[in-house]
Amino acid sequence: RDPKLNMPPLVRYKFPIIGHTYIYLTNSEEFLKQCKKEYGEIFSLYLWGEVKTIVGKEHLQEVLKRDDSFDAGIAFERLLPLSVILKHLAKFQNSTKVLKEYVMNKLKTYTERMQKNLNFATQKYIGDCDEPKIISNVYDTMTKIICYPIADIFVGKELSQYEEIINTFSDFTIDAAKISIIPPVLDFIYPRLQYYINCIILKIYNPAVKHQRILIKHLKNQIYKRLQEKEKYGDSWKRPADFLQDLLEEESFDPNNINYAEIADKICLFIFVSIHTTSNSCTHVIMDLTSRPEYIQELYEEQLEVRKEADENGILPFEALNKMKKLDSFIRESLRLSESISTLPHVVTKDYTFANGLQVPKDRAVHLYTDDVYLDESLQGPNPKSFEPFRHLETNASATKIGKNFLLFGGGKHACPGRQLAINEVKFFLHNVILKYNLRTESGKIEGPKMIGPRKFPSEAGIVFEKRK
Ligand code: HEM
Repeated sequence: RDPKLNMPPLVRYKFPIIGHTYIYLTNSEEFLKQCKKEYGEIFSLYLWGEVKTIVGKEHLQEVLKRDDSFDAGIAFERLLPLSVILKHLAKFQNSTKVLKEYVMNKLKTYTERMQKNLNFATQKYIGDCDEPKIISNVYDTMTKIICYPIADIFVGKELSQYEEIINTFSDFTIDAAKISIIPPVLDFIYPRLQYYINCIILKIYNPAVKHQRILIKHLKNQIYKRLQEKEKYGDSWKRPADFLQDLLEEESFDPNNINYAEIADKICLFIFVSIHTTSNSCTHVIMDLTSRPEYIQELYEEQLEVRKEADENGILPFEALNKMKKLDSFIRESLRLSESISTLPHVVTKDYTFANGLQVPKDRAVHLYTDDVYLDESLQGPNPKSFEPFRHLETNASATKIGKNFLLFGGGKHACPGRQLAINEVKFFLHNVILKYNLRTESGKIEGPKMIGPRKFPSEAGIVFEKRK
């Protein structure tokens, strides 16, 4: 303990070495509530052999906004050594700028392809359902469906037709993150020992490497083909509109010295940040929707109205997304209540003094106490714990709106730059699903998220899909 700093109080614990780890893993909801009551806005716990600080609603925006003192990337790297998995990425410092410029600013132009891909994949993985069809572990199906539009946007129409490419998009994140499933038990022996061992393991065996190889193989053919066609057809060549083509048109791109591994790693990074997050969120929403059939009729009527804007192929214009107001509010509510109890760790990069005078030292991991935000009446409105799907209609807060009462996409300068893409996908997907199927849970009960420690995961319970008559 640094005697010069006015550190947050360390919550009392009974068992040396284990500290608070066991109770945090088994009853984080009640435990954190009690800690906050007894110790105040910011307190520290002894978890996995290390002191970590939990920051309540009063100060967590400081963590998100003061990026000169808090870094989410370093904290993430300690959980999963992405720099070892994607080792050609050292020079990709401008990934957010690139994403905004190449993808987010062009979302409108991707509207039609996004819907065509989602509708195609929904048909492929869910189908007509003339007879009731039960799908368990919807997350797996959702991941496949979400991959189609994202693969199309990132590597183009032609490559996204390959089953192998779709499998890479759907499996890369799970394979890359496999190592982080190991609980960091070695940290009880020495701080961050687990991280160093994981780095060594990944250098010897990296389960994601097969996906990088698949991408490189296809990228070689595709880039060769594009360069050839461009040369052959000149100005009359129809330029493919996708992220890959934008990369090939960068000033620094040298057709005589192509670094395929680097291009593959850039794509893998975006697969990593986009597929699991979007599929996970979409699964939470569809589980909530299916669990609460009493709201489906109202949402169905809204989507029927929205459908009037579709063209002869059933494709909606970009602007139709703004008309899905009730669906948007439902999504926000579902995502609000599916966030983990505490989340978004950041590492302190230089000693920091919070507005209340408490100080955290450099290198300390701080976690945001999310539940403190989501269960607060002044931030969420009455009955913050209850699922009220249309509560956000009154406040006019869309599902992508970040702020003091919604942390899913982080905040400040580093707030998720891909959130509009993710929510658009969820909305277009659900528009189609609500119009196409009757939905119910197999159990007939509400299937809420599954808790593992302080984290919430979508339920694996079955959903019954049946064609609307
Ligand atoms: C529902 C889906 C998604 C969720 C819940 C999500 C959540 C997050 C969160 C919590 C952060 C960290 C924010 C912070 O540090 O304050 C983040 C960052 C990021 N996300 Fe997302 N995200 C989602 C979808 C996407 C998609 C679809 C993309 C890209 C296509 C994307 C790209 C990124 C990038 C590049 C960053 C790093 C930003 C930076 O460090 O400046 N995300 N996301």
